[in-house]
Amino acid sequence: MQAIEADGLVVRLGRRNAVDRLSLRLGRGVHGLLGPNGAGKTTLIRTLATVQSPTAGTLSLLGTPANGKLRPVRQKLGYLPQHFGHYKRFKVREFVEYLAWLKEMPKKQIPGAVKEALERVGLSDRAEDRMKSLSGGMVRRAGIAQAIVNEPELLLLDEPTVGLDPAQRLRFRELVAELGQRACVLISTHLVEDVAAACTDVVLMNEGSVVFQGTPADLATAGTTTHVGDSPIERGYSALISAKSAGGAW
Ligand SMILES: Nc1ncnc2c1ncn2[C@@H]1O[C@H](COP(=O)(O)OP(=O)(O)OP(=O)(O)O)[C@@H](O)[C@H]1O
Repeated sequence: MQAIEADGLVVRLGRRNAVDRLSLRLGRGVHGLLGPNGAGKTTLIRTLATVQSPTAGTLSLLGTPANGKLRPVRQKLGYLPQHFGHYKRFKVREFVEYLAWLKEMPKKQIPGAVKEALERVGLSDRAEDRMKSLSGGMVRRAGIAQAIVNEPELLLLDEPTVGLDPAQRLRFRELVAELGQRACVLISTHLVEDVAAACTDVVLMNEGSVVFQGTPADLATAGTTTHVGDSPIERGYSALISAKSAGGAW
């Protein structure tokens, strides 16, 4: 059993299939999700986070069908949305505690788990500060803390490194490498360097489906010097997306 098993998955939003007959299998490890604007990355992650229902196809998460009983799956999930709301008056500790409670963690485990999650994202010294007093990068780190507080088996991170400074991005890469040893971690990003440095595997999406899955090194070999990009992996990305987006137009 893989953590994520999708076959012919369709997610319709309005008049579009944001996810369009997508098939994907992912197990333990750190997987990077790349693709141009509008490729369907956020919609896929929302669907895997059980926030959005599939329209057609089959999806199984941690061995449970996505149209089955989701409560046990949600307890083992960690999800950092691209934009996440929080009560600004919550202290950082309270924010992470609240999410741990929503995930139905045993009450006794919550204080220790919150302390550890805040340590892992380097926010222990801000635990008693209010969310509204944090910088943008710190809010994102608090978001990562709530995503990992329950030691998830499936961790979904939508653009987690936006707003992180270079030192924090390095720390983030170490953290996901640790987490990927026992969990399936899927990270959506536009930062190709993050994928090259942090991910064991790359999934490239375009127009709602997977156009490539392989190692960062495999992706790099898909490009040539004629393709757009500052690094081999960026040129590989451009080569695979090229027909639609490498024409130079927006
Ligand atoms: N609520 C919605 N209603 C209708 N269409 C939507 C909705 N949300 C997204 N879409 C459409 O679904 C497609 C996929 O969008 P999605 O946000 O999943 O892409 P993305 O790969 O995450 O893009 P980005 O890199 O810009 O964040 C786009 O065509 C988008 O316009």
